[in-house]
Amino acid sequence: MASFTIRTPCSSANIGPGFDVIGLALTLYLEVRVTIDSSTTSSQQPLNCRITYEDASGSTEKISLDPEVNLITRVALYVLRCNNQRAFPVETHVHIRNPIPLGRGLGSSGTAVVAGVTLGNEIGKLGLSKERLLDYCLMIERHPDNVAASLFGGFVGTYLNELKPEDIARIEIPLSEVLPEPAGGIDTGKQPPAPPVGIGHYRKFAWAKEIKAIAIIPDFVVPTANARDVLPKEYKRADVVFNLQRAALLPLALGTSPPDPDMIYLAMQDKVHQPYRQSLIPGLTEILQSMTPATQPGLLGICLSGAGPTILALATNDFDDIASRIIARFKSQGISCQWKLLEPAQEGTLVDTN
Ligand SMILES: Nc1ncnc2c1ncn2[C@@H]1O[C@H](COP(=O)(O)OP(=O)(O)OP(=O)(O)O)[C@@H](O)[C@H]1O
Ligand SMILES: N[C@@H](CCO)C(=O)O
Repeated sequence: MASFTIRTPCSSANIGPGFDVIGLALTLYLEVRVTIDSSTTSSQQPLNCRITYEDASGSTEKISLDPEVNLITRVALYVLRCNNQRAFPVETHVHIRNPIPLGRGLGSSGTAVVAGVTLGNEIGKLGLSKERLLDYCLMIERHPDNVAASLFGGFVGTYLNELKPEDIARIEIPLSEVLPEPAGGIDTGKQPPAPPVGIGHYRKFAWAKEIKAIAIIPDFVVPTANARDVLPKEYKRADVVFNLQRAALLPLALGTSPPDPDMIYLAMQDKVHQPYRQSLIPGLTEILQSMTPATQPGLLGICLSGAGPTILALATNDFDDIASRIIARFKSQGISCQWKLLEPAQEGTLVDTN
């Protein structure tokens, strides 16, 4: 019997001005425990895969246990089929333990995609490098900030290469062809398009050891697709320059020890996504403006985590106080929250052979 566990950290994207560019892996881990027991007689599971799911996040959304529908196994199948393998090995059991709240801005989908490509790589014994796995992730989640952080760990800046014309044609293939909708469990035998090589890249930035991340997680979902739909197609030059100035400062500000609260607070301001997302998150602007390092001891900076609704506050101390003040603001809007004190997850996705 073979078994292994994939451990993938969640992530917070953007960190203020770095929309679709900057990501931070955090110490809340999706675990995928896999056992393959080919010695038992086949129980004829669809695609040889039995899924069990353990929610440790408090989310109420039902996660599919069908291997062609569940995001993690569907992504693994995509990787396997690109590499001429049609199904999981006989008698594969995939147990998913998920403490990451779904649709809250902590990169649950990016984490699931990273775990899925890693699952495909392990189960198919493909030996693909993490850099190549990033290409696969980017065929599914088109912005690199969450997936690069969850795959490689730490505080990262990401970028996409300009593709050659033939590769643009390949990457613009509709998502439905990359992850074909299950057709009544019938495997058509069609090979999905493999990703072009070297789509996305990342660099790790330093992180000052004093800085911790407080995630205040409201009790409602904002699907990322909706939070992207409210963004404008075009921006004012002044707003773009505002963000570029701050994004250029942010890695230095968060990598300098001891941290300079005023520099960090300034470097976390944004005019590209947060102002537009307030229509989906009651009280967002007031919450982001409700405290500064001058008015709140321990606070360094505050932003929307990913597409929201989670608020990320970076701080060195007084974590309870900071969380309580933000939770009180949400409460005045009739919204309850949980909160977690997290740190950067420096190692990224790991596979342990049990
Ligand atoms: N562990 C998982 N197993 C299966 N599906 C998952 C898992 N985690 C997330 N998903 C899918 O991803 C969806 C959430 O994705 P969405 O992009 O809307 O939010 P998010 O990734 O949590 O937030 P953000 O991208 O802003 O950080 C869920 O509704 C679910 O369908
Ligand atoms: N950069 C993406 C992250 C989504 O998790 C966004 O803000 O839409």
